[in-house]
Order: sequence, then structure tokens, then C-alpha cells
Amino acid sequence: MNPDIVKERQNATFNVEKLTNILDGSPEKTRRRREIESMVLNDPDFQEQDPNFLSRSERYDQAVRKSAQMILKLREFGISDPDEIYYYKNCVHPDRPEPLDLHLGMFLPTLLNQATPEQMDRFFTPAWNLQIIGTYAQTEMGHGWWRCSQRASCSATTPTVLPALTSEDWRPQATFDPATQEFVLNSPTISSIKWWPGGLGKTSNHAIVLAQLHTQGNCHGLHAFIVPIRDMDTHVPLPGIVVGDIGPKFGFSEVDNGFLKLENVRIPLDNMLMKYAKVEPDGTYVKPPSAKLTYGTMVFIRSMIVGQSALALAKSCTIAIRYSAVRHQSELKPGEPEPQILNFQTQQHKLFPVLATAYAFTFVGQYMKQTYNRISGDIHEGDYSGLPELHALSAGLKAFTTWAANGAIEVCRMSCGGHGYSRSSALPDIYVEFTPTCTYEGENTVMMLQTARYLLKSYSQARGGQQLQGSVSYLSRLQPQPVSAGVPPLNIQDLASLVQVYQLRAANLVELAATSIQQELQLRHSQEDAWNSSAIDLVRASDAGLLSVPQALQVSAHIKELLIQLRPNAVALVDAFDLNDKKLNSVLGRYDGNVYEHLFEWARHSPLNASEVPPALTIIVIIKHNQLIGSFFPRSTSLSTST
Ligand SMILES: CCCCCCCCCCCCCCCCCCC/C=C/C(=O)SCCNC(=O)CCNC(=O)[C@H](O)C(C)(C)COP(=O)(O)OP(=O)(O)OC[C@H]1O[C@@H](n2cnc3c(N)ncnc32)[C@H](O)[C@@H]1OP(=O)(O)O
Ligand SMILES: Cc1cc2nc3c(=O)[nH]c(=O)nc-3n(C[C@H](O)[C@H](O)[C@H](O)COP(=O)(O)OP(=O)(O)OC[C@H]3O[C@@H](n4cnc5c(N)ncnc54)[C@H](O)[C@@H]3O)c2cc1C
Repeated sequence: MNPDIVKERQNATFNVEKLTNILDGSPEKTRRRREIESMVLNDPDFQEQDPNFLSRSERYDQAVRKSAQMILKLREFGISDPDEIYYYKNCVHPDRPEPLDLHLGMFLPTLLNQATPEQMDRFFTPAWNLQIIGTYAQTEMGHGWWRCSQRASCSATTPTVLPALTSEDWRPQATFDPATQEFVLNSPTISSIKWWPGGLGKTSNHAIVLAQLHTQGNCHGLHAFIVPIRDMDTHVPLPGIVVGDIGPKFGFSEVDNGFLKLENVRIPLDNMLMKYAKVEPDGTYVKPPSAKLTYGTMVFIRSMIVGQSALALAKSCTIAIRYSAVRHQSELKPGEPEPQILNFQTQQHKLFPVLATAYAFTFVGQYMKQTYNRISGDIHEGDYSGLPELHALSAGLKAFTTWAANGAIEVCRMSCGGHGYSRSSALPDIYVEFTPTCTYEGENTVMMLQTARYLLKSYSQARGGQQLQGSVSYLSRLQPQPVSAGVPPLNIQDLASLVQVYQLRAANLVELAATSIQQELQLRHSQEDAWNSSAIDLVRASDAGLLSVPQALQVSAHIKELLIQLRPNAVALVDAFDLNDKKLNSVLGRYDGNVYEHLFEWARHSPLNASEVPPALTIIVIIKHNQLIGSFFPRSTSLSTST
């Protein structure tokens, strides 16, 4: 054990185990989490080659092998609780998305939320047993999301055939054919090819495809269909299915994100997910109780991503803080030993806010999950009243937490200097695997605008005298103040006072956005143009701080004081996240702090070190010996060598 890190732990002023229990929810939950962890980390079937030294195809193959083992073991150990599956999976594939993510995270939950009992028997049971492997295909090459009501090509009441359509307006279509009781699915244009779904490229044999439903000559907008894409025995693509991998990406190397072109693919009537919307055998369309229920799986994953932001931050600051405790640089005072870099105020100012955010997001993630479970329980009982708030909260928190975490991971990486750039630190991988959360499940700006839409509606209800409940109740309580009213009183030591200032700022920003829309409406006369011209204010309204210059200075001074208070407990606070070394997989973030010897050891495994003279270098050796000069270069430009 590195002596610096030992001293850090001796100096801590609280019981780390108790804090771990609080983070987990209870001592029993900590015990069970560790039990699952050791099932995976001590299981030789999950041993792997360091993916840093593998090609993409090798990484995919290794991940598929581990995922298959995972499903067998989950069955063997009878693990079926979604939280436990999620935890087990995260130990099997630490930090890395894997080929079955979409199957577990979106295909199964979409069936649970939108399938009829008959469809549950036909699809969910075999999918649970991994006979059916599914993905969720919404995004297309030309569109990440649709606004059906604004498009001439589709609205719940418009006839299918409309004049003045360009081919680019067309999206994947599912047209009901009453003669055969089938839907005929087509991707009419290049831009309508499904693009991005995880596990689609090679792994899945089924996809939930989001397509426009056409029946009896009318288009009814986006609906979900279960489409078999590969033969269940041979895994060969079925007729009419053009499917494959979209190629290498920034990260996600283990995942076969794919493309899917549908060419007159026929599926039975009862392959449309019909828990809510329905098509009768004669083609009659039955509306769902709420059209928004189609988007339910996205709300589920967005809620989950809030917790993933916390985990990514916990990992990043564990690595950066432990490393900063054992790394020494630059004499502070001449003649004295070099200090731990964690003693530099600037280093603390980089890392301690990340640490605080990791804690805050952990609790926000738990709150989001509880809210999701509560409101989705109501929805299952037929009460849809909480859906708008759940959508606004999950969309806004997904965007806010992922943006914040994305920036903070990079702060942690840079705070580790050069070694942070090495993949041995794990920080580059954490970044590339985390950063697409800002894009997928709804691009963050688009999500902020969804939240703003809810805030503005709530604002106008509050101005109309309604007493609002829940997360927007502050809009009823607080009267937005004009700038001339000055800044509110603030006690920076008092949490309630800080919350009140945040709420006031939020109310002011919502009012600012609403005023902007009103002004723009007078200028532009169209609600949509006014909305777009106020979009910057709207995004700000979803991301609410209202301080005077002296108050801001007071906050700065208080932050410096807090850095000093936090310093003795920094290592213990990251230890409390209880991230096992094998899960963390970082040379810099090792629990024992023995960084340098393991860094050297890790580098020696680089494939480039497999031979002292890599084969490609023989050409240089030959050139050096001047044997090729005559044939490679004209005499006049021949290299001068000393040999
Ligand atoms: C269960 C058993 C299983 C157990 C196993 C569990 C083990 C767990 C293991 C898990 C492993 C998990 C790993 C997960 C990894 C995940 C990887 C993710 C990969 C990525 C996938 C994707 O990206 S899928 C594609 C996602 N795409 C999007 O998100 C598109 C974003 N766009 C939108 O959301 C759009 O806004 C829209 C298309 C939804 C709507 O656009 P439109 O313009 O038509 O709408 P409006 O703005 O006009 O709004 C209309 C109206 O609807 C309301 N609304 C919009 N969205 C929602 C919603 N989601 N919910 C509710 N309401 C919504 C909006 O507020 C408007 O309401 P008004 O009342 O009219 O104001
Ligand atoms: C790693 C990864 C995995 C994915 N997995 C899946 C999957 O499994 N299944 C699936 O269906 N999809 C998947 N996706 C696709 C993902 O859901 C989309 O990329 C995402 O929804 C964003 O859509 P887009 O790419 O069309 O971006 P665009 O909407 O084209 O966004 C581009 C820019 O335009 C801006 N913009 C767009 N609309 C507006 C607006 N109304 N107002 C203001 N600005 C706007 C955005 O803010 C952004 O800056 C995945 C993507 C990635 C990166």
C-alpha cells in the first residue's frame, strides 16, 4: 500500500462503511451488491483480455461471449430483479456498453409497457430466455425525431396521399393490408433507413421498429411494430431485410450499432404493439388513451441515465483524487519535499466540486428512479396525470446531468496530467462511452426545450391563479422580480436560503422566456417562429444561480474555506463509493495507490512490445543499410547515410 494513501485514510474523520451504506440505501443492500460483484469478478468465465489491446472485431467477439455467459449465469443464480441484473451486467462489462444493452434496456421494457398479454407470451417469454434477441429502432439516417403534426406527410387525420410531397418527407411506413391481415413495411428513401440502433448490426434477430401507421388511407403517426429481422435458426437476414453494422465510432466498440432497410417486409397484424393503440382486422384504427405512451421507454432510459451520470462522475473523481494523493510535483517551499498534488488549491478547486456533484447526482438519480417508479405505477393503473411532469423532469435532468458529467470527466482526466491521457487511466474510455448520453435518448438541447415547454405551460397556469404542485410549485409561490428590485438576501451557509435563490432565479428565467415569446409573437405572428426565436431563453429557463457581485465574492471565499475543510476527507469520500479495482479498471485509481509499478507493467503488455523489432521496422533497417536506395530513390536524391 502506498504510504501517502494510507495516511489519507488514517486522517479521515468519518466511518467510510456507514457512508457506503447510505449511498447503497442500507447495509443489506451493500452486502448484496458486494455479493453480486464477487460472483462476477471471481468467476473465471468472465476473465477477459484487456480490450485496450484488441481490435474492434475482437472486442465485439469477446463482449458477445461474456454476454452469453452472463445470461446463463443470471438464470443459474436466479437473478431476475432489474436492479440486480443491471448491477451484474455492469460488473461483467465494466464501463463498457455491450451488444445486449438494447435487448435488456429497451426491447424488454418496451414489451412490458406496450405489449398485450398475448404478445407478452409470444415475445417477452422467448426474449427473456434469449431465443429472441431484440433492439429498438427509432432513429433514421435523416431524422433523430419526428414532429408528425407539422409534417404534410403525416398527421393523425390527413390522408396518406398528399400533393407536393418530396421523397425526403417520407419516413418508414407500415401500411395495413386487410386482404392478408398483414402490415407491409418499407423504407422508401435512403434517409428513412434506420440508423444507430445498438445490437442491430449483427446481434439481434428482432427489432421494435418505429414507423408511420397507414390504414384505410389515413396516416396515424408513429407506432411500434415487432419485426423479425433474422432467421431464428440460421441467424441469416430474412427476405426484404437489408441489415448491417454502421462502422467504427468514437467509442461503443463492443456495440454493433446498425442500419436497417425494409423492402416490402410483411408482418402479421398482431405484431403491432397494441396495449394502447389498436388496428382492427378491418383496418379501423383505435386511438390510444394518450398518444404520448409510445414514448414511454425513452422516459425509462432517460430516468436511468441520471444515475449513470452519477456513476461516471464517481468513477472519474475516484481515479483523479486517489492519483492526486500519491502524485508529487514541484516544491512549494525551497528545500522541502514535493507536495502531493492534491494539496494545490487549484487541484482541489478542479476536483472537489466534481466530488460534490457525484454525491448530489447519486441522490438525484435515486429521486428520479423513485419518481419514475411511482408515476409509471400510476400509469399502469390508468392514471396518466403524472406523465407530463415525469417527461419534463426526466428529459431536463437527463440533459442537465449528462452535460455536467461530460465536462467534469474531462476535468478529471486533465487533472491527471499526461497519465490521464493514457488509456491505462480508464478516463479516456469513461469519456468516450459516456459522452453519447448527451445525444442519445433525445439530444440534450431538444430535451431542454421539452422541459421548457412544460415550464411555460405551468407558468401560464400559475399566472392564471392555479396552485401548482410538485416540482413546479415554486412558480405559484414566487413572484418573479424585475431586475430593478435588486438581488434577494442570501445566507450562503443555509441550504434553505440557497434553494430559495435558485427557485427565484428559475422563476425569473421562465418569465424571461415567456416575455420573449410574447414579444416575438407580436413581431412574427406565428407561435412556432416565436418559439424558435426564444429558444436560447427557453433552454436557459430549464437550467437554473441570481447573485450580486458582493454575494458572488462571498461565495468564492466560502468555497476556498470548504476546500480546506474537505481536504482531509477527500480520499475517504471517494472510497465510500466502494468501486472495486477490477470494476474501476484504472492504473491511476488503484485502491492501494501503487501507480508507477503497475503503469510500467501495463505498458509492457502493449502489442507493440511483442517483439523487440516489429516486422514493419525491417524496412527501415534495410534502408539504413542502403540496400534499397537505388531502387526507391533517383540517384540525385539518394539519402546520405553514415553507414
Ligand atoms: C424489464 C425487464 C428487463 C429487465 C432488465 C433490466 C436490466 C437493465 C439493464 C439495462 C441495460 C441498460 C443499458 C441501456 C443502454 C441504453 C443505450 C441507449 C441507446 C440509445 C437509444 C436511443 O437513442 S433510442 C432513440 C431515442 N430517440 C429520442 O429520444 C428522440 C428524441 N425526440 C423526442 O423525444 C421528441 O420530442 C418526440 C419525438 C418524442 C416528440 O416530438 P414532437 O415534436 O412530436 O412532440 P412535441 O414537442 O410537439 O410534443 C408533443 C407532446 O408530447 C409530449 N411528449 C413528448 N415526448 C414525451 C414523452 N417521452 N413522454 C411524455 N410526453 C411526451 C410533449 O410534452 C407534448 O406535450 P403537450 O401536452 O402537447 O405539451
Ligand atoms: C452511441 C449511440 C447509440 C444510439 N443508439 C440508438 C438506438 O439504439 N436506437 C435508436 O433508435 N437510436 C439510437 N441512437 C440515435 C440517437 O437517438 C440520436 O442520434 C439522437 O436522438 C439525436 O438525433 P440526431 O442524431 O438526429 O440529431 P439531430 O436532431 O440531427 O441534432 C443535430 C443538432 O440539431 C439540433 N436540433 C435538432 N432539433 C432541434 C430543435 N427542435 N430545436 C433546436 N435544436 C435542434 C440539436 O440540438 C443538435 O445540435 C444512438 C446514437 C448514438 C450516438
